[in-house]
Amino acid sequence: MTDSIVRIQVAGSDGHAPYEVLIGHQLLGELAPLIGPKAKRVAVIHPEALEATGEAIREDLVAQGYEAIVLQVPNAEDAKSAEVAAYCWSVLGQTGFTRSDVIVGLGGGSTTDLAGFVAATWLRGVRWISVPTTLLGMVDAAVGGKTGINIAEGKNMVGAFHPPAGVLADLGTLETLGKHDYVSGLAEVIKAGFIADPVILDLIEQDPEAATTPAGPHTLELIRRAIQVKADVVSGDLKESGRREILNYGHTLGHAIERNERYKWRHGAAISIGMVFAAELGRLAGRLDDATADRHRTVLASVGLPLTYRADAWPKLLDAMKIDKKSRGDLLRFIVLDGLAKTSVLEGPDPSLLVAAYAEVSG
Ligand SMILES: NC(=O)c1ccc[n+]([C@@H]2O[C@H](COP(=O)([O-])OP(=O)(O)OC[C@H]3O[C@@H](n4cnc5c(N)ncnc54)[C@H](O)[C@@H]3O)[C@@H](O)[C@H]2O)c1
Ligand SMILES: O=C(O)C(=O)C[C@@H](O)[C@H](O)[C@H](O)COP(=O)(O)O
Ligand SMILES: [Zn+2]
Repeated sequence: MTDSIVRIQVAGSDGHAPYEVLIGHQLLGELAPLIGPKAKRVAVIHPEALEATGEAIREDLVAQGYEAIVLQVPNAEDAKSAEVAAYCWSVLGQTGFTRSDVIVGLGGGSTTDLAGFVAATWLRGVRWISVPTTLLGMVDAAVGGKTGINIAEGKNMVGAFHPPAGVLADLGTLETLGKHDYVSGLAEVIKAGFIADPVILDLIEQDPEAATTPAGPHTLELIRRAIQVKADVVSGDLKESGRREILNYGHTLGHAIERNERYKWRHGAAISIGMVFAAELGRLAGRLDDATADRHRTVLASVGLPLTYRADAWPKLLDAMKIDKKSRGDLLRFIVLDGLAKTSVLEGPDPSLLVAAYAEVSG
């Protein structure tokens, strides 16, 4: 069965062209038109888990006349390293990859962040296409052009703004995704609900169990709404000079937890705890009402996302938060809510406020 394709526009800015996010089924046929006739070579970067899909795409591209290769990289965050990026650069060099050639990032957010970064850095920037295969990748990572890798000192510390030429969110790919990974993606969907589109929260609250599988009745609408939030925000502020910071809701503590876990946790799980922390900060700062703060816990817990983290980790987390990208000099900055879908920035909060908010998260 072929159903219709939903198209969401992302505006161009800073010299980057506009592009579309396509949501639907069986989108492979959309890939070649995006690659275009100028490319001779295509490199499909995919994680170990998607070896068969990567190979199928390579064969399809070869049949269409491209010199297509696959680059298999480790699963999950292990792909987001300088070593893996260097491996990709070597293969591109050996293949004679030129500025008119194209990279395809096939996988979850870890793979598309890496593939986009390789595309941003190879020959100072080549065209790339994002083919997200996780919920989180579709609703967040594949859209917006933030690319990068992790280092021991911090999450996504090395990267570039390099938007894709297009995003193909093929819902069929979600069928092989494990439940834990699907639920992790719901953290970013819920984030989009709190910062901009509360209908997302209503839809999940109607039947949280159904929301935890791609077979749920609202899957397409949840994905479409979350992508729309992301597209609207990044369309106006690609390089995060202002409004784009709202997409970092929950990420200041979340990224610190990921670093503390040496990038073995799923991003969405850490961001879930980070959002509870941000909600408590908002509440304790006298900005956020109790009902909206409490709603964070209920909706996140209802889909099985974590709410708490170890109390003894606080000194290390605080250290990690100091090099968050929103920090300016010694000033810590957090995205908080003044109400549902009313974001604001909390700058340089009193240390006692941070400790009190963390006490709520660490039980
Ligand atoms: N660039 C951005 O704007 C942005 C936004 C949000 C998150 N991110 C990044 O995204 C990353 C998290 O991405 P994620 O949650 O998609 O996880 P992930 O990419 O780490 O993938 C999780 C696991 O699922 C496997 N997998 C992927 N697709 C599959 C499929 N269809 N079937 C079976 N297995 C599959 C992967 O191989 C991996 O083992 C983090 O590094 C985060 O920092 C980036
Ligand atoms: O697109 C953005 O901007 C975001 O902040 C989206 C986040 O969900 C995402 O995790 C992003 O990679 C975080 O970026 P960082 O700049 O804090 O590393
Ligand atoms: Zn995120």
